[in-house]
Amino acid sequence: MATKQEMQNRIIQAVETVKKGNPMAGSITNTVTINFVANAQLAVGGSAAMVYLPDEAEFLAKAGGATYINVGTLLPIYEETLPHVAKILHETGKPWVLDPVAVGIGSLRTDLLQKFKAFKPTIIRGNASEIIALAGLWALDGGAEESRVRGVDATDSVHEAKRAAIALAKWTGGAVAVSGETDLITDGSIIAISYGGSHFMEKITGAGCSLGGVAAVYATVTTPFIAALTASAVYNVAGKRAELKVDGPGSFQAQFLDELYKATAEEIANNSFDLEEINL
Ligand SMILES: Nc1ncnc2c1ncn2[C@@H]1O[C@H](COP(=O)(O)OP(=O)(O)O)[C@@H](O)[C@H]1O
Ligand SMILES: Cc1ncsc1CCOP(=O)(O)O
Ligand SMILES: [Mg+2]
Repeated sequence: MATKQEMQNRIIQAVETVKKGNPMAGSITNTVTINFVANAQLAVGGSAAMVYLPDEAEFLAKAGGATYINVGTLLPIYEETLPHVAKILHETGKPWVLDPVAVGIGSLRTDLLQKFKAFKPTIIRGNASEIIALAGLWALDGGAEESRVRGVDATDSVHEAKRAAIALAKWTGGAVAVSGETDLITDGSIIAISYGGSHFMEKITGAGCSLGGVAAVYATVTTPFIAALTASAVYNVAGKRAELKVDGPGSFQAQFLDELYKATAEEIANNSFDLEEINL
């Protein structure tokens, strides 16, 4: 296992490479938080582009360093767009991040998320209930047959999603990031627990979606595990700092983007995290 110091060095390298290179990660994401996702990607130094149509998604998948797919608000065209682009990403070996928002609601969402199993998302990012439900849908260890997803919010703790996260990471060969009061990131052999953030992150919409978009930006320059860990760390740094300066969710959202922008590579690498080796 890499030492903590080695991981911190790789986080620094990833953050600096993104700030210098302005890499593009295209998104097919929900209509609720699409603007916030793009702003967060820009704040950390990436470049954003959002599309809906199959040919445009194919273009971005090929042109960008990574792609973000979020199933939050499905449109009929996604029945065509999403499997088409996920297949291309898988076949070309391009990194992609899946946010299985509200897994369990509706037949199209279930069908699309089922199809993604074969296309092995490089990073899966979701809250605890979504991670447990996706593992259940994919018939993997730690998954629940009956989804406890309630809309887009979690009803399970991050710790309860640990087995599901490990099983998903082992299946994809990539990384899984479970968000909550603390975040759990795993590649199936190591677990990192990342601390920080703010209770205000539960009071704005898009904290989770934009975290996925930012993970895609980092995935353009580093491994899935380091990309997911770096994204969680910058969110935890920015959330903690923004909370100190505001007194409500509206101003928190704006301050949070400022803190994402201001966080230095060293500050992100030094955000508190624990490491655990998985012995299964
Ligand atoms: N109570 C909390 N305290 C600190 N950080 C939080 C809290 N709730 C969520 N976060 C942070 O907000 C971001 C989004 O997580 P979460 O709210 O779990 O996702 P989602 O919006 O998909 O449900 C993550 O960076 C997570 O660490
Ligand atoms: C409220 C809502 N409804 C469908 S998608 C969406 C956004 C969810 O965003 P997040 O999971 O980041 O809070
Ligand atoms: Mg979410």
